[in-house]
Amino acid sequence: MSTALHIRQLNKHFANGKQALRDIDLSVQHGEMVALIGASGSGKSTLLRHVAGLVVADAHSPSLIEVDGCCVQQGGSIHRDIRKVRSQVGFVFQQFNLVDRLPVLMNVLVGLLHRMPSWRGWLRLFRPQERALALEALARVGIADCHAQRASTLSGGQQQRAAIARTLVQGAKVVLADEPIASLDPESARKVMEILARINREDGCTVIVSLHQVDLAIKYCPRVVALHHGQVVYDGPSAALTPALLRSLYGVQADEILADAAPAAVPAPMSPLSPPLPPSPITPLPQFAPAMARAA
Ligand SMILES: Nc1ncnc2c1ncn2[C@@H]1O[C@H](COP(=O)(O)OP(=O)(O)OP(=O)(O)O)[C@@H](O)[C@H]1O
Repeated sequence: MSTALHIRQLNKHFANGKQALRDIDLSVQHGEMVALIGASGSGKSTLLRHVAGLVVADAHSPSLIEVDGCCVQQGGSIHRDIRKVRSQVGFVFQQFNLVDRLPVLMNVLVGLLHRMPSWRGWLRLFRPQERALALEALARVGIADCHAQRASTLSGGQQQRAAIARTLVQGAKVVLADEPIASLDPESARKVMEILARINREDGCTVIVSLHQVDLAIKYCPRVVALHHGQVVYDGPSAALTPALLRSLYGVQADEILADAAPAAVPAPMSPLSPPLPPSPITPLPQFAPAMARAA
């Protein structure tokens, strides 16, 4: 396996002084499906947005983010060839990011804009084979029959599936999904997670998905990275997550999360494309040390 994502010494302070990310070191190999978990405000979205080059790290820092060996940002500056890297990275947002008034097919075709002359994009002059590609992507996510509808007329789950079809058409090697199921009902959430797992399995896409639902993280993602106050406090097999670690991560919410993630309710993790990586040699914060020791 080769490295899909490499993050070194990532720190982020926002203008208000809030430190959202602390000394993040992380590597993800091609073909992995990784869940990013942690309480609200732990830094999951901020981390994913840095990887997509939507947010810059602290200026003049030794930080580095590379996707597939290409620099996204270094030392707090976006790399000048970021367009090339962005075409490799699909971003699935919690709120879908579709253009409501445009037909679903057109929203999916947006995934092709990066590799066609801008005048064709402006005029929405897509070739028959490009439309066929978008229709095929919609068929793969199970909503080909909705292709002519305005995006605003789809359910939340269907909109999210259209957003995933857009990343398929884009040809993204790495898919970053930021709480893609947060606003969906359980059945729609399950379908979206199944689709993410399928593009990971069948297309070899590397998927990094932030989730509040620990049970789904365990079910679909062989590897989990847990954040706490902007720091990586666990990086290892999802099967080795412990109640103690979840209690440390989620505090009073932990009991609810543990009920959802109770072993009896959680099917065995899907077999990964490749075996999960051994836990990274990170130093746990003192309060996480017992849980980390058990996971190792
Ligand atoms: N633009 C910003 N300016 C100032 N602080 C910010 C900004 N964006 C995020 N933060 C802060 O950074 C921290 C991490 O936020 P982030 O959205 O990454 O967390 P999260 O784990 O994704 O949370 P959630 O699960 O609720 O989406 C939070 O304390 C948040 O308030």
